[in-house]
Amino acid sequence: MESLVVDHPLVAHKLTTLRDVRTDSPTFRRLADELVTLLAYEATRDVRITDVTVQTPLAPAHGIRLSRPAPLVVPILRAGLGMLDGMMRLLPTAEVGFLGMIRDESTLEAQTYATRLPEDLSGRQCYVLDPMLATGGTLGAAIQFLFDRGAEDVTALCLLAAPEGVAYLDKMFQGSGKPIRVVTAGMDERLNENGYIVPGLGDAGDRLYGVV
Ligand SMILES: O=P(O)(O)OC[C@H]1O[C@H](OP(=O)(O)OP(=O)(O)O)[C@H](O)[C@@H]1O
Ligand SMILES: O=c1cc[nH]c(=O)[nH]1
Ligand SMILES: [Mg+2]
Repeated sequence: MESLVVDHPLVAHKLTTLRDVRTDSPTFRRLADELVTLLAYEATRDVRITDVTVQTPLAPAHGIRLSRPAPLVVPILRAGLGMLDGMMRLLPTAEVGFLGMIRDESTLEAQTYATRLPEDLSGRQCYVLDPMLATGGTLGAAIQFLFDRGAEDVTALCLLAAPEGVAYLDKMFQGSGKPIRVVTAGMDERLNENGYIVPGLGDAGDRLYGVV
């Protein structure tokens, strides 16, 4: 598995404000949206392309177009929804599938409560959106779900990741033979005893949409 921390002053600047406990929900939503667009620029570096020739007003020009079938973008509800618009801004022709998952805060086990995705993902490139890669249980289950439906490769976009989560995914998909990438704005120090990323930004879903 490949993991990439996007190293750019604009990313670091926005992430710092996102972490700040004084940042309110409207600002948090706007920053998450802007950040994912910056991450998407890196995360789509390997998007599949096809050579084409177009006619300019002067002459033929060689170029590329995104290949078909279109990539599938999969936000993990609830917090991943806060990343969808920012991703679709760069990949407007992508299709969108949904996975609803929640982590049981006492066992830290991920449970899936909703799925709305094509049955057959054979040959599809998938981009999973989830702001927090903590223990890795949620993202691991999501990636496995996509592979079970035939997905070819998976790139996950996360606002923050913990080393424990990256190690978990590494081990889980070792020898799977399928390409997996994690692209994140920051790799934090560790998880605390409650499975929260430290220093992190708190509960991403609550900060986006309110405490439930
Ligand atoms: O790596 P893990 O240890 O599995 O934790 C990360 C998951 O926890 C959060 O979701 P949460 O369960 O809070 O659901 P929500 O998005 O509805 O708030 C977060 O958005 C990730 O999906
Ligand atoms: O730090 C964390 C860990 C899991 N889920 C979150 O929203 N934040
Ligand atoms: Mg949450």
